[in-house]
Amino acid sequence: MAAVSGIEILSKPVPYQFKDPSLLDARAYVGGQWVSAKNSSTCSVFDPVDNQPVFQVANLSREEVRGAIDAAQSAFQTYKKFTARKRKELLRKWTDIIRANRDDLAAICTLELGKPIAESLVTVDYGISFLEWFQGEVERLYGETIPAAKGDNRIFTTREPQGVVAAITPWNSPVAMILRKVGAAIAAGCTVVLKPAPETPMCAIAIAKLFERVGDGYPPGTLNVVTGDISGAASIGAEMCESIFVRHLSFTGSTAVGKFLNAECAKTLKKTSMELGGNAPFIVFEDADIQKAVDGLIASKFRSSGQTCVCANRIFVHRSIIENFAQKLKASLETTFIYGSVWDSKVNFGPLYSPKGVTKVQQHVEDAVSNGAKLFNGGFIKEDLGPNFYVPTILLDAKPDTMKFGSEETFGPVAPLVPFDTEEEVLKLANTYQSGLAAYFYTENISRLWRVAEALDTGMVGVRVGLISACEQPFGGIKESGIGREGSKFGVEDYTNVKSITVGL
Ligand SMILES: NC(=O)c1ccc[n+]([C@@H]2O[C@H](COP(=O)([O-])OP(=O)(O)OC[C@H]3O[C@@H](n4cnc5c(N)ncnc54)[C@H](O)[C@@H]3O)[C@@H](O)[C@H]2O)c1
Ligand SMILES: O=CCCC(=O)O
Repeated sequence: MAAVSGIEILSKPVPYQFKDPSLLDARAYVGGQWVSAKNSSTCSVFDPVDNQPVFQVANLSREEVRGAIDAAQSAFQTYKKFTARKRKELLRKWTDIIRANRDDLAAICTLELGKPIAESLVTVDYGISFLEWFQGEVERLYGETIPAAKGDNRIFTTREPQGVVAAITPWNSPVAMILRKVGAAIAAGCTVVLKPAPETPMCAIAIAKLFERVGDGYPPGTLNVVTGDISGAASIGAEMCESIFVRHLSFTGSTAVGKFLNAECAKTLKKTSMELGGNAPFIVFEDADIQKAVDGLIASKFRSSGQTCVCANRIFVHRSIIENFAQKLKASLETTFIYGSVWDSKVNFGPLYSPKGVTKVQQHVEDAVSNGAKLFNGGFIKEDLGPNFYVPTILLDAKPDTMKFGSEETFGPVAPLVPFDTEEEVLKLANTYQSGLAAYFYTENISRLWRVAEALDTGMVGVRVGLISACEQPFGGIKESGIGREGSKFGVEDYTNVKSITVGL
């Protein structure tokens, strides 16, 4: 039975008093009902601080996912008729309810992702900012009038919601990635079946609980959350890709899975949105303000312990300043981060999400060192804080062409510094790989600023900033980093079809 603290429904005590323990629910949300798996199967959620199981959620079968899609399709028949004003009002209610439960939602994020509580609050607020932005966009889904070549015709366009959206999200940002996607789809008038990452289903469930509290406004089945274990992802995905009711698959995750799902969706010709992996170059030119660049790199590289798709991964520093840059970076790292319990509000650096994340980081560091890079600081796990607590690390003499980090995201707090000599050389290096999500650079030269911003082959560029993410900014990649844009005005448009209506006079 749930206790006031929420502790009794978790498998171990946590140092946080939930204001509303009912947000911790083990069931999935289908057709407006809270459901367990029919065969009672469950799967564990692990605390990244100690790798211990902390909660169980329903492990749904493919047939149960089909039921959720049917519920979303049925809800769509009603919801698609709602006016934009009504959708906006409902969205506002949902936003207000989430805001009122911000602390508990952040605590759940800390519990299942190991994010320090202060960082979890920032990510919840970031998620809420999308819902606020979409409230404004709902009523701006304008159509156009088009001059017809045939004099007695008139042509108009309208934007219509696409239908059922299947949303698949990753573990690394379990509130914001969901609200950025699901909020936009619902704003546009679509209904949603959400499959959160098996590592972090608890935030998704809590978000659905808060959605339910909007009351009768939303038809049952407008938002569905289907949970399952890691091995069940493929069958949930197969149902989503093959269903003729799902008209749009919106995926955030790795490039490999995104490519696979995109190919599967081609069979029923669904629209897809693909927010995939990055391998961001971060360039510091010889004319940069070095301390500013160091601060920007810390923000970009070490946010979420290096576990975001837009984290800098390949750090190019002009040879003439690289030594100075490395010293300043090391000194700043020593004073920027406060380590300790993730429940302490002063702490601002947390563990990696799982042993799998640690293994990848260790492999990248070992590979770089065995191929000639030098460990300048870090390179170890802070065992007193837990098995996944990999400390901020700097590598010198790194070479992207021969070391793993060059072609794969490290997804951890490792900064490999690569020296370069000319602008032409560094642009070639930055644009070499197939990823094209974000890039960053620092210069004080105005013509170089425009030249390099235009030459970088990515969907997003940060110039003299290390943090680019914002609800109003079109977020997305090119090449193998994705298709489509989230957030901004494009984020909502993405879930609509343009219909043209030709009227004869
Ligand atoms: N571009 C962006 O906006 C963005 C944002 C966050 C994360 N990412 C990327 O996500 C990756 C990290 O997340 P991850 O490790 O969870 O990625 P992942 O691709 O392994 O998993 C993402 C989601 O896909 C699901 N999944 C896996 N195989 C599936 C299948 N066959 N069918 C259906 N669903 C399946 C997972 O269960 C999870 O929910 C990184 O590459 C990161 O760069 C991109
Ligand atoms: O990793 C995911 C993206 C986080 C962000 O929106 O900055």
